[in-house]
Amino acid sequence: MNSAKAIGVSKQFGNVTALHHIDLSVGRGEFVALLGPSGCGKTTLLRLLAGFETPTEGEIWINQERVADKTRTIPPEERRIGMVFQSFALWPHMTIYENVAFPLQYQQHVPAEYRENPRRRVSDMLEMVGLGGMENRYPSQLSGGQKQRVALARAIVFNPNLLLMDEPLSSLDAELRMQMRKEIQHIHRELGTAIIYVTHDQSEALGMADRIVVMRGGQIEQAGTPHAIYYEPQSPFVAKFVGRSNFLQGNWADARTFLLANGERAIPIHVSRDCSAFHAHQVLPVRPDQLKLRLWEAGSGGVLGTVRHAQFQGREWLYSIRVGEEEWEVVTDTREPFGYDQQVEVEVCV
Ligand SMILES: Nc1ncnc2c1ncn2[C@@H]1O[C@H](COP(=O)(O)OP(=O)(O)OP(=O)(O)O)[C@@H](O)[C@H]1O
Repeated sequence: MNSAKAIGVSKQFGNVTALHHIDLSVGRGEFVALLGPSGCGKTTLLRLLAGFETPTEGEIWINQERVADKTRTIPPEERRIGMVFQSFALWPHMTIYENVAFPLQYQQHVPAEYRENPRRRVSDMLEMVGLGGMENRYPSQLSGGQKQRVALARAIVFNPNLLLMDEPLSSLDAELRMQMRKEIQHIHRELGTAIIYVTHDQSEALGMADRIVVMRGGQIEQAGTPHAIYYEPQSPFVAKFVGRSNFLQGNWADARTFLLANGERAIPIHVSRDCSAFHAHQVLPVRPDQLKLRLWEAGSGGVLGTVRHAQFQGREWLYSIRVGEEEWEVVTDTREPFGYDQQVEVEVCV
């Protein structure tokens, strides 16, 4: 069963193609992050799912019902979806209670018990987001984090099947963002509501989502679990955009063997995953945590590197290692740090 589905969806604004033939299916209770650089079409896709825009081509389905194609669009309040925006979008003249209770009046699919006893429902939702007892305050009397919690409570108060979130944490400071991530994960676990979460922050997507959809130029570049997106990028764009990547230079001998160019020698590296997207580029993408360092021993036959920079990061060290003409980034939790100019053997574990 799907909570939301886009089938062959395109969106044109004048001569700008914001989305080009998008196919996306979001399962029940699934947490999907739409990740991509500015202008790639994330918000446009969310607005189409919400019902604020009409597709130029294709169909949108929400909860097994076709809610939009190029000829007609069912309005947002009939789609049983909750929404949270970056700007909170609370009504300043209404109390917190009135803000949260509002969807119980205008949404079409509200369980009768919530309509009949809105006080109880609003109070439960405010408890859930850690704002119990704040019903009578006004938005201006709350901090940024508290306002976003109110926006969350308002989005879930009528028990939507799908929650759409557009950069909900980007106007909060770093500490609050971390706290709110936990809050959103908690709500997702408690309610089992499917979430589509727009962000350009890779750590939010990697940390919270069941599945990440990486977008670029109005198209889906790759979709997969956070682990697959991080360790099995299918294009140089994904390898660069999500996390950091070293691109090792060499030649592909066959589908699983990369010959690393190392001075006069070529060192074979056996690769356990599909890297066909990188064959034409003659590179091997390697995450900084997929490189291991040990002290260099003459005659080892391994890859020789020289430490150029070392930064202590708390639990781990971040190194820049010069290998031939290249500089590789390495993250390691070694307890005995390597010094500047020290010679090390670099092991590639992919
Ligand atoms: N109403 C509109 N009229 C004209 N062009 C638009 C409109 N809305 C979006 N666009 C264009 O469509 C493209 C996709 O925009 P969209 O806002 O979906 O990107 P985004 O990935 O959400 O970016 P950001 O992360 O900066 O919010 C951009 O080129 C944008 O300029």
